[in-house]
Amino acid sequence: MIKIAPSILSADFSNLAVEVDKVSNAEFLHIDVMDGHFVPNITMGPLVVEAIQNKTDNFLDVHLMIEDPDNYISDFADAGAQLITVHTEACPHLHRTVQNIKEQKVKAGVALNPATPLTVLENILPDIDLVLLMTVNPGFGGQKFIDTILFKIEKLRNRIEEEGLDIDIQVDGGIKPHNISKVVEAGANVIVAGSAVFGAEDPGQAVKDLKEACMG
Ligand SMILES: O=C(CO)[C@H](O)[C@H](O)COP(=O)(O)O
Ligand SMILES: [Fe+2]
Repeated sequence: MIKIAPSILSADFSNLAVEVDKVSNAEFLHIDVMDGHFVPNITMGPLVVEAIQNKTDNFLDVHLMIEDPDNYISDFADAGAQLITVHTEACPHLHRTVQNIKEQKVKAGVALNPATPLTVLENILPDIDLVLLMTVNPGFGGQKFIDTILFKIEKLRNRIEEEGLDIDIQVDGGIKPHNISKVVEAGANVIVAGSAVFGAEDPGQAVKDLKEACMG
């Protein structure tokens, strides 16, 4: 089953409770945390997760684009995160970081920037619940989808199947109704969409449109 993860990065921050309610027909809610170091932008922290966690029944998916994520994992888990995804590029001790996430009894995800090869997953794949393949360089919403990542998605899906693992492949960045079927066909099953959802006049309808467009 394909799961849609609207990213609140493109929502109206002055009206967040109303905005998240509009996408209750999606499965996930994607929260982009940026620190101005790992990526050039600064967004939100655990306080925002805590503020919205009782305003939605969507699965709370926290994408940490920060340096030293270990320092904040328990804060995000306590705030209500159900999945915490860290960037491999920010984690010199990735195995330890994944164990830290799991100790908090939340799902563990690992994100890869577009230029990061799948080989970094070699010794961590069986320990994680989700791989996030970035389809833009992280830092901003509304960027253009990098379509050379399609082959990377396909390669990872084959590898997961070959090893008989149960791991979600999430894609993030530039996903719209016109390209969602390509990422789904390549093997992604959790689809982040920010501007395509919250940039639309009716975000709930935009979620429906994305689901319909998955069929190709
Ligand atoms: O992690 C992100 C950026 O770093 C965002 O989740 C992503 O860009 C979503 O926005 P859009 O769908 O508008 O590209
Ligand atoms: Fe994201």
